[in-house]
Amino acid sequence: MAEAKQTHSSSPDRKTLARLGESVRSRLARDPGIYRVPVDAAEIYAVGGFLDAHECAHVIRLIDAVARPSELVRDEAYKNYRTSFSGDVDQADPVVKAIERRLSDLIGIDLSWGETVQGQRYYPGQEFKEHCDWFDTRQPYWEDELRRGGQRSWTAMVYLNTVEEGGTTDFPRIEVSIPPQAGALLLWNNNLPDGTVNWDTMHAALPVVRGVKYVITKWFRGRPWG
Ligand SMILES: O=C(O)CCC(=O)C(=O)O
Ligand SMILES: [Fe+2]
Repeated sequence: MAEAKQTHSSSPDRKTLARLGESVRSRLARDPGIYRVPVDAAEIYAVGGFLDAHECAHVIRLIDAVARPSELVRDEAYKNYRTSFSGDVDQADPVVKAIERRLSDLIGIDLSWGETVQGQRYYPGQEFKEHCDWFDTRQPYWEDELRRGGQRSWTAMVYLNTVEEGGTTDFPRIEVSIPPQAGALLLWNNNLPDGTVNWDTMHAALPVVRGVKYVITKWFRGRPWG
């Protein structure tokens, strides 16, 4: 992911992404239960207690049932980038469905714009190195992604447990470090207000030192996904 500015012309969903940024931003601003991480360069929000203890325990069991070594199939060069185990959790599960519904109501984006909910498990030493969730439109994979929903707009991630040590989600460019807290939702806009990609959303899951870390993630697109 060598850095070179992506141009406006390479962001075909720019206008939609800008609109989506604005609609979610104003919706979240009206909700007193939502905390905006105090940085200007990126829009990052946190919501404590988004899931209760039962939901967390249940989804952890679903992840254990499907977790396999993560593959970053898109790019061989990034093979050791993501050493966690991951998998798509059972999408028909009623608890998963209820969580997705709650998320969609919170941010006001239709669920059909979101990718399948993915679960991840990190054991000590496992990590996901620095990356941005938005797609690099210069890469070969982009042609497929363009057809199936286009650029990623918002990332929603829920920590399912509190990790004994390590496993923070760090945004190094803006010096933000989020410690996993059971049931907390972390949300961020992968784009700038003008709808172009935001490099300052670069983030990493630091290695777990003690304990295990479980998260679920749902990535929303600029258009209906699939
Ligand atoms: O596990 C984390 O803290 C971050 C995960 C992440 O960045 C991702 O799945 O895209
Ligand atoms: Fe990520």
